[in-house]
Amino acid sequence: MTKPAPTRLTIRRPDDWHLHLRDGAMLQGVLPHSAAHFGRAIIMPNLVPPVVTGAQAAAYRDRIMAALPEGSTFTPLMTLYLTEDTDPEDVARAHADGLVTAVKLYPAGATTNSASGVRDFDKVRPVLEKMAEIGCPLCVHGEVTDPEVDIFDREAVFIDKVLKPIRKKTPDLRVIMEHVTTQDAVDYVRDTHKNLAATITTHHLIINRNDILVGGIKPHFYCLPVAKRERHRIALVQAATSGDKRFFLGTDSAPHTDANKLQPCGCAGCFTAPNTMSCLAEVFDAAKKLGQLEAFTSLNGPRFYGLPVNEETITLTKGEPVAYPAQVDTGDGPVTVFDPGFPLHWRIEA
Ligand SMILES: NC(=O)N[C@@H](CC(=O)O)C(=O)O
Ligand SMILES: [Zn+2]
Ligand SMILES: [Zn+2]
Repeated sequence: MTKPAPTRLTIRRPDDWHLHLRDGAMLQGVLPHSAAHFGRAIIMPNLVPPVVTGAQAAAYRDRIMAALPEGSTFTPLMTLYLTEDTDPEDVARAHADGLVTAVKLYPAGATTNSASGVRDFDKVRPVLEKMAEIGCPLCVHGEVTDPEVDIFDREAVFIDKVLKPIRKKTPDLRVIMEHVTTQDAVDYVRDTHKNLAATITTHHLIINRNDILVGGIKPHFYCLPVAKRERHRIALVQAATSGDKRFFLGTDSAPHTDANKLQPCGCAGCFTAPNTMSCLAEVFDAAKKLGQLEAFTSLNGPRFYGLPVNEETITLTKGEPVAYPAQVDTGDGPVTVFDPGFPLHWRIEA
């Protein structure tokens, strides 16, 4: 006799290990959606201008705390945006003070607001060495920007051309490959036994490149790294649902106003904060791996970052399709919520 499928699941409160909250009116509009479900989040520093110094991170953290809904216990974990001018001592101080949890590496030009990122990776060697010494992890947007490299190959080429050399020169540096999208990245993480982990987004578990392009272009599915072939999506689902401690959730929820998404040169990013946990439960349920959801969303991340797991829990229940807003209104304009293309039956109890 087969056991009836579960319709109720209690897990430790999840964390989001890769989140864009932006600033100002956008921050105000989107933050409550992450704070409703998540205990902590790694806050991406790609503001304009970027969060480069400890002082800027402290000021940004204050703005986030001020925008939190009453009574929320959400904790932003701050990051610094690595530039060729970053001062290793400033990073060390901010990390020692507990102000900064990680440093983010953007190859210059790879993604939204990455113009101040790194061109010459040798220039950041002293910072990376200092980080290895003090145990401050590096989060990486893993795509090369070389115009000769096809956009669908940019992650795989980054692993060979940039990541492997960095990890060889600084083996003690703890690295998180952010938002992996390929079988290549999954294999690279699996073949490595120390100091390397990867975040996987909600949307990359759900969409492939056909979803972006077949039957008309879908700007709300356009994000970076761009979604790949179906075989890569399947590899991501296998990694996420495997229980392997090196893979954990980083939603990369990246709000842009519809005005900025829906134009001839639209912005990259999917806004998944409001329905991420329902989407993930659906994906894990379909894979018959609900039992691994907690590891992916709530256990593996803190373990890699060396932080305690959350003591609070959340309960998900399965029933009639969940209603979620098609758009979230912000003072900057409406932001469309990620539509997975199927009904979501798992709701998060209040
Ligand atoms: N993922 C995206 O498509 N966009 C992110 C940047 C990033 O995470 O690369 C953004 O800030 O909009
Ligand atoms: Zn990125
Ligand atoms: Zn991101």
